This record gives sequence, structure tokens and C-alpha cells, in this order.
Amino acid sequence: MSVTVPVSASLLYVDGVTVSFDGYKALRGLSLYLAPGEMRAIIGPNGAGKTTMMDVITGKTRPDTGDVLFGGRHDLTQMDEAAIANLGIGRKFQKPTVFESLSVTDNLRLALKGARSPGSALFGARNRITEDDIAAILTRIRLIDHRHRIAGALSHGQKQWLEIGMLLAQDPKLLLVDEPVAGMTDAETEDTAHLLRDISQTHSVVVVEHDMHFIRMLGVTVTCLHEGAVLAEGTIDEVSSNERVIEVYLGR
Ligand SMILES: Nc1ncnc2c1ncn2[C@@H]1O[C@H](COP(=O)(O)OP(=O)(O)OP(=O)(O)O)[C@@H](O)[C@H]1O
Repeated sequence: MSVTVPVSASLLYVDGVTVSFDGYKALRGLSLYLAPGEMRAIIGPNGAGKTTMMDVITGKTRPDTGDVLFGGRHDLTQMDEAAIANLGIGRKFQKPTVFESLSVTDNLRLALKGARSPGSALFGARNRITEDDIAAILTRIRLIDHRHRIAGALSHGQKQWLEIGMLLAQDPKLLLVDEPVAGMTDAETEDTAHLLRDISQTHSVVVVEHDMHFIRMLGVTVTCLHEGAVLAEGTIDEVSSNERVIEVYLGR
């Protein structure tokens, strides 16, 4: 289980969060503390509350009780989705939603539009998107050789990377990534683990996934949710050998 961590030491501080839908408690005192620069993997059975947790962080769902703070001072429970996105919390949903009829590069260009803010960590104070900015992201997401292709012609895995690139183009401080490797080939899954590890050098990341092989490749702290709260937290070896985790999740 988590130990209480001071707000000031957390980029994301989720403490004692409860969410009810028509009397059903989807989250029951969920606490999760993400350090600045950390990548965290979230696992857990269907209905454990993973999506609801992401919805609370992004302002889509308001908790009944509990604290959700970003950067030690922004109270996310009092902000709407747009304001939270503006703070630098970006979310990627499970299904890719790229613009299929546009080229890979034009998809990135669209995402970059309006993403420039003075003092942006990714681009400095420059306010013009350069070809170098786009090339750097294309290289990072492994699509530099596919930049002229129509996005609709990419493989499922490549579309997921493009969408991660579109998120990166907005230069969020924290990326929330929901089941990125669902439906990917083994090779794509491995590349995605490398990609997220690379991204975690410069951004904080929360990734929800069921694929334990992928989680192992990430090599980060794993939090297992169950019935709306943290069941176990630790290294992949600690969590996957936890008897309760085996009982409710891995052993099914
Ligand atoms: N809008 C809603 N109205 C009613 N019940 C909901 C709502 N959203 C989620 N729930 C319920 O809350 C519980 C937690 O759901 P949640 O989607 O957060 O779980 P999850 O861990 O993301 O599961 P999965 O792995 O299947 O995506 C489930 O029992 C779900 O049916």
C-alpha cells in the first residue's frame, strides 16, 4: 500500500478519492502519489476504477471526497477539463483518433497549432513551429520515414505512436496513456515500451495497461487497483508475486 507523501513532493497528489455513480462506489479512498519526472504503470481487473481515476485527474468526473492536486498547488477538483488540459495534463485514449485523411506530418502540425506557449520546455520561447521541431517528434515516435504517408494507411501501432506524438506536440507536463499496446503486434509493443521510456526522460507519465510483458519492459513502479483503491504497489516482481494481486487479477 502507498504511504502518505507530502503534497509538495508530488507532481500529482491523489488522496482519499471517492467517486459514486448512483450509489455504486467506483473509487473508494484511492490514493496515488506521482513524483515529478516519474512514470507509473497502473494495472487491475475490469471495473477496478482505472478509467474513473483518469477521469478524475482530467476533470471529466468530480470526486465526492478526497484531494487531487497538481504541481503541489493546483486543486484539480475545482477546475474544468479545459483548464486542466491547459495546466499541462494530456490524455491519450485507448483508440487512436488521428485524422485519417491527412499526412502524418500534417497531423502533427495540427496538434502543434495553438500548442505554443511562451517558455514552453520543448520549444523554448520561440513561437514558430520549425521543420526541426516536427522532425524531432517524428524521429522520437519512429515515423520519420513515414512522414508523407496518409495517416489512415498506417498500421494500428503506428497510429498509436502518431497520437502519442500529437500529445507530445502539445508539450504536456504529465501524459496519461490508456492501454497503448492493446491490439499491437509483439514488435510494436516492444517499440512502444522503448518509446514511453524515452518520453519519461522528459515528461511524467501514467500508463494504464493489462499487458504484463509490456509493463515489465517499462521497468517502473506498478500500482494495482482493485475495487476502487490501491491493492498493491511496488516493483513488477513485488506486485506480480503479491497473493491478493494473483487472486483478483493475474490468476484469472
Ligand atoms: N458513468 C458511470 N456510471 C455508472 N457506473 C460507472 C460509470 N463509470 C464507471 N462506472 C462503474 O465504475 C466501476 C469502475 O469502472 P472503471 O471503468 O473505472 O474501471 P476500469 O478499471 O477502468 O475497468 P476496465 O479495465 O474494464 O476499463 C465499474 O463497475 C463501472 O461499471
